[in-house]
Amino acid sequence: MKPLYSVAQIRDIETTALASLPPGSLMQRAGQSASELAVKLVAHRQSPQVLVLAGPGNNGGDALEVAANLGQAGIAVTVLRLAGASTPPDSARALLRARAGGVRFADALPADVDWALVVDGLFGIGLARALSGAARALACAVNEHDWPVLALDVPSGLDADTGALVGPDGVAVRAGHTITFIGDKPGLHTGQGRDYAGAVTLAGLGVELPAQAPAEAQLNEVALFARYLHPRAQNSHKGSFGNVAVIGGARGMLGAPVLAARGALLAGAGRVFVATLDRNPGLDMAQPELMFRDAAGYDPAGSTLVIGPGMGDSADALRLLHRAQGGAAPLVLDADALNLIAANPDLQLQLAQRTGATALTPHPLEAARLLGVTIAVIQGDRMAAARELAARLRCHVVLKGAGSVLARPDGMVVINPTGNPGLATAGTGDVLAGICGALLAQGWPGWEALLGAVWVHGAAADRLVAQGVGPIGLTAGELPAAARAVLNALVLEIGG
Ligand SMILES: NC(=O)C1=CN([C@@H]2O[C@H](COP(=O)(O)OP(=O)(O)OC[C@H]3O[C@@H](n4cnc5c(N)ncnc54)[C@H](OP(=O)(O)O)[C@@H]3O)[C@@H](O)[C@H]2O)[C@@H](O)CC1
Ligand SMILES: Nc1ncnc2c1ncn2[C@@H]1O[C@H](COP(=O)(O)OP(=O)(O)O)[C@@H](O)[C@H]1O
Ligand SMILES: [K+]
Repeated sequence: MKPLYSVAQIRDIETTALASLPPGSLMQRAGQSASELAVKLVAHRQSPQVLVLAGPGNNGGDALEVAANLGQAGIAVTVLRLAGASTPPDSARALLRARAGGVRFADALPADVDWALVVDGLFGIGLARALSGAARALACAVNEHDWPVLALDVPSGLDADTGALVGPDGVAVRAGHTITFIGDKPGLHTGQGRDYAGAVTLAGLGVELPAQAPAEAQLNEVALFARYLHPRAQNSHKGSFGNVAVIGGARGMLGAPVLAARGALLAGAGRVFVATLDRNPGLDMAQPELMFRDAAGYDPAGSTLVIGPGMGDSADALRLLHRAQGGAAPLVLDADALNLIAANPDLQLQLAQRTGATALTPHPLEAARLLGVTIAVIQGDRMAAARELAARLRCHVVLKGAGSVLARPDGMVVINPTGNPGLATAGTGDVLAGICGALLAQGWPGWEALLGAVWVHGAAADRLVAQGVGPIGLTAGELPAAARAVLNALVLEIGG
């Protein structure tokens, strides 16, 4: 398990740990781990010069420990310190250490130095308000250059709980690496956190994490759905892997259900149907395995349903959605289905009373409509939004976008680490809905199907980027084959 802890939880854990340790020892361990990483990050440079930004609190103390260690190692270190009204005791000790050896202190950002590394120790989990004044100016100055940045605990200015920048018009230090202490934090993995934290390293500092208290959330990983990655029995047939029916495709929007259907087919569904609201095209020449039907008279009995891609908001769409929600078949609700649900309290009620597996796959705008708030509110706390939707509608939810957030009605939250901005192009969400439908059709339970689909979909995009297909110009149509490769590799690795 890769747990993610809220700031409040980290504070509790820290308090317990500090009580049984000599003063300053956690800060020294933080400084030790961070300086080891810093040394690695500058190892390729000759005579590297390192700038250490030290804030007024204990995050600044960590930074001063790093400065002292690097100075001792013979690396040229300059500290720029933003002192507060008072200095906490551990940080005061670290300041004495840094002053005692080999570290230069500057009053302002030295001009014309090409820093091999900037260590950001302005603010960590104690950030209380938006960066302003000197801290804001420093963050902006660092972000304007392409110096490598190592953030201590949390990039300064980022909310470790939510992954949003703190304050209206907020600014944060943009780091390539973040070394985070004691426990990993959700804000480093979703929303703006992914861009600002960069690669995250966890330094536990030898602190025991509470086995009994559940973490706020966890990162998605293969272990969470591995038990459903079976090798196929020799004696299987197409009926063994379920049917998926994709319902959607109003006028001009036929591509959306076709992309979902291709996603479902290549993620292993035995048979895939596309029931269209607009004229039935009869055939997808590029994927002739798909079977087309008219949505109006179509009976999807026996199929897992993916409903919504390109469906529009017509009376027919509403009727089809109502019928789908009324049945017991596993259901993936995407795109226009979500907009119809947002606009119809009856559908919300019906949804909350369903017993079959139900996955909701909103992007932030769809989530905003469903909750009756703005996108800014959703993105301001993505975990809270996903949790609220799952609880209200009693469904499994994935709030999509960088660091997709999955939530269950019981409050469990998982953040997905796979995927990249190559996915920020039309139709990739349709493919995700199709993959999810395929896993459900193959008998995966609702929650694991959503975890698996989101992980595989992101990993497919990562695989394409590694092959040079994207992020620029990656297309949704390329994802199904890549998802197929990822799934088969996983089955070989785990199930085989
Ligand atoms: N305790 C330990 O042993 C360990 C702690 N650890 C480390 O400590 C970090 C937490 O330390 P922390 O609690 O001191 O908070 P920190 O992030 O330094 O910020 C608070 C200071 O900033 C100030 N301030 C806040 N916002 C501001 C703003 N916008 N603009 C200006 N000022 C602002 C605030 O002042 P005030 O709000 O009172 O004005 C206060 O002075 C944690 O992330 C980890 O790195 C690790 O070493 C493990 C061991
Ligand atoms: N920057 C990003 N990083 C990672 N994943 C992303 C990013 N942007 C979009 N995605 C993913 O791409 C998909 C887009 O879905 P959606 O917005 O519904 O698109 P569409 O409706 O065009 O199919 C989602 O799975 C989302 O999580
Ligand atoms: K920091």
